[in-house]
Amino acid sequence: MIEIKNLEKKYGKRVILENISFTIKKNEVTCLTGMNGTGKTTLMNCVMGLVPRNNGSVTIDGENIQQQLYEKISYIPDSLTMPRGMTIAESMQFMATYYPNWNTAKADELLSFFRLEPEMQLKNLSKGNSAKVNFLLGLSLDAEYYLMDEPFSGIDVFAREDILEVFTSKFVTDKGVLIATHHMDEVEMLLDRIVMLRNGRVVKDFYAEDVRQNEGKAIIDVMREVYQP
Ligand SMILES: Nc1ncnc2c1ncn2[C@@H]1O[C@H](COP(=O)(O)OP(=O)(O)OP(=O)(O)O)[C@@H](O)[C@H]1O
Repeated sequence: MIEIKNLEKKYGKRVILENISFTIKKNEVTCLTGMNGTGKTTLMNCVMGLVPRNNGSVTIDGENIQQQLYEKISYIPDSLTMPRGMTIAESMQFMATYYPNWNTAKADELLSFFRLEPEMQLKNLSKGNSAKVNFLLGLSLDAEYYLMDEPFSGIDVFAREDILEVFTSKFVTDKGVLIATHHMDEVEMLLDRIVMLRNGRVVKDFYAEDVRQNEGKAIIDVMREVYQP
């Protein structure tokens, strides 16, 4: 379990995240949601150590997160970060060279799962295929947790369907998944748990099934209550 406790992040004097606490558990898909600019990406970057936090702790299975433990997490950013002159095969080779936990067999399986050709050049990919390659590169790292930033932004419905299939496949079995998005409609059916951010704070943290069963509400209804009171 990844545990985030009392995390605080400021840019200059501006407080972006305040007293953030929640957990990311194995075998669960958790959604971190909130309107644009509420701090979702900043929070993921703080968890990954890509930007320093001002306060609070991040632990994995009780241990403070540090260099080696980062191997347990794969961060899938909102777009491909590989040089555009590469082919898909070269980007995979790059990852294999750079990351000891790269899983070649899994990468090859994902390549055919997404019906991608290894010789395709990244600069010529459609947005949907680019998102699939981004997914392929992140998911092919053998990790215990996958953190994904806006995995479906700007892609068409068919590419989205292909990527959604990953979430019900063996590729994420037993893993802890965190999806940051403000497009709740695109991921609602996948989610076990929802953490809602507003003005840099966690305002709700609940299981989807609980609100459906106990309150007879859809997640979008809860979002309306929180974000359009
Ligand atoms: N490097 C930075 N320096 C100063 N302010 C920043 C920096 N990065 C982000 N911010 C500010 O922090 C706030 C949170 O940004 P962040 O990108 O984390 O939000 P988000 O919830 O991911 O937004 P979106 O849904 O639009 O991607 C914004 O007001 C943004 O302007």
